[in-house]
Amino acid sequence: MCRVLFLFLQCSINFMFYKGHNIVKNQNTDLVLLTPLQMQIVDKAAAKTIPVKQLMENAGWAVTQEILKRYKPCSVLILCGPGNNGGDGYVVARLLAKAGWPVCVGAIGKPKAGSDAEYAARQWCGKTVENLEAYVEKASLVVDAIFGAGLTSNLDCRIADLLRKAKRVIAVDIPSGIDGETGQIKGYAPYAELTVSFFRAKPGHYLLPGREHMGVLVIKDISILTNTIFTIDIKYWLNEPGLWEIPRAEIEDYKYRRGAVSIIGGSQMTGAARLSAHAALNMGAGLVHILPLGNNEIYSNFSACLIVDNDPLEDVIQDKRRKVWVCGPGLSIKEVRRTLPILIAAGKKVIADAGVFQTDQIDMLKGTSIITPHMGEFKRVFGEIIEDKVSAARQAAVKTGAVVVLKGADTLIVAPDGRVAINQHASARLATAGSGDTLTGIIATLLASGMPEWESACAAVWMHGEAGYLCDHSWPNAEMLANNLGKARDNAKIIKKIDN
Ligand SMILES: NC(=O)C1=CN([C@@H]2O[C@H](COP(=O)(O)OP(=O)(O)OC[C@H]3O[C@@H](n4cnc5c(N)ncnc54)[C@H](O)[C@@H]3O)[C@@H](O)[C@H]2O)[C@@H](O)CC1
Ligand SMILES: [K+]
Repeated sequence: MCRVLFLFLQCSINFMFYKGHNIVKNQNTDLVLLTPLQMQIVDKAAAKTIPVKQLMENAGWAVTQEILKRYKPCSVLILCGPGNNGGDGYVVARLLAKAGWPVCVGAIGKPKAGSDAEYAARQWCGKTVENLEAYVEKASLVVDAIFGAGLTSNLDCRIADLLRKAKRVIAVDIPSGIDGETGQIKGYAPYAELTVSFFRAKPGHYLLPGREHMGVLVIKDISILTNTIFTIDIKYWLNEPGLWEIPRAEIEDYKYRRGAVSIIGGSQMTGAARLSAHAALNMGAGLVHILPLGNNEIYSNFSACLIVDNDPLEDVIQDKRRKVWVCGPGLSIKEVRRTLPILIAAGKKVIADAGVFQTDQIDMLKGTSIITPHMGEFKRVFGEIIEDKVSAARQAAVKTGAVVVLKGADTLIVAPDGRVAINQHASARLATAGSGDTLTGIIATLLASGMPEWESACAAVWMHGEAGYLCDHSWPNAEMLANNLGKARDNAKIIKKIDN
């Protein structure tokens, strides 16, 4: 699924200047994700130049082409809802029947009189069936054109029961029952084999649990103009190269220009800081220091490339070239309390991880640049998720003033100004001890190279995933992940150097 969409995005890569509230230079608009509400605004704007009937025809045509490309003729039941999603379904029915496929329609609700969906329904001259339960079981393929991404309440039980009986489902826009903004399931949603959506994907296509229901996700152009996006305050992006730019090595580089990473090394759990350091070294940091809080010998024997500080933190922070610090991996809460306030007070850019999430003291995190909790750590600090995880991460970013990297299978990178990147470029290969410490080292390296906070975190999360994909077997440990980081960085499409 990931690769199909990624190829599509790569083919139509289109750099534009986005002039909305969140100005992102050279924003790749193909990576924009639209909320259902924003999609409605786009649809309305598009309707000023292209009649909705035509957009619906284009949408139905796009879905039909994807079906014809992937399946051999077979019996198809098209379930059509009352809105425009249903309208698309009627178009698919007509075009598939025209291609000679045995098609029948099951109408779930009636389109509003005079609506575009009603027009599409009237163009359907084939069989419309009543006994849907019987037909849904018999049909080789069921096209779910019941509801789109803007479902307002839970799916009706009868509709849910019907969809449960379908053997193979193709979803128009999104499987019915998935909230297009949050990816949450409203009552029930089928697992589609193929989902065809239009113009731009929605956050719910990539957020779990919704993502698991998409099957192969294809986003089709239906002739809506890209410039309709520029009037919208975009908040969501898919995390792929093009959303950020990675500095490349340049002739005038020297180690501090490339970026210095400093890591607080725990006195007891020494592995975590060493893994962060290993990642930073392999990621291309100009120099990497560990400041040990004890157990200096272990750190000194770790790598010839690593510099181990002998002076106390209070002295070391005076070095203005060492702007970026990692605090948390392998640290006890006592060690965090001893070091984090000093780093923040000195105005260092701090990436806070692991050990810093041992309490619910949000205030302790204020002044950090980036925090990287997994869901368990996030709940410990910020409490249970009340609405959805995006809203919760946004609130956490506002409260702390830090970029929040909420780690998981659909890692969110959330800026205090509300920008959200959703990462799908990762696999279960990353679920291994020390993988988080590796990520922290990658983020620190990019931040030290001069990238802004949110972009550093986005790029690091992508490269962490890429390092996992580059492993030649499915069970890498954190050191193996780090060994692939140089190649992962090359694969992230180097664009230009950002000056410190
Ligand atoms: N507007 C446009 O320009 C285009 C829209 N397209 C299609 O239009 C769809 C969006 O159309 P709509 O906005 O009409 O949305 P839907 O087709 O999802 O239909 C919404 C309708 O369902 C009702 N409804 C919502 N939740 C319900 C629930 N839980 N139980 C019962 N009824 C419920 C609403 O009251 C409304 O009548 C997209 O998914 C896409 O497939 C395409 O045709 C392309 C062009
Ligand atoms: K649908």
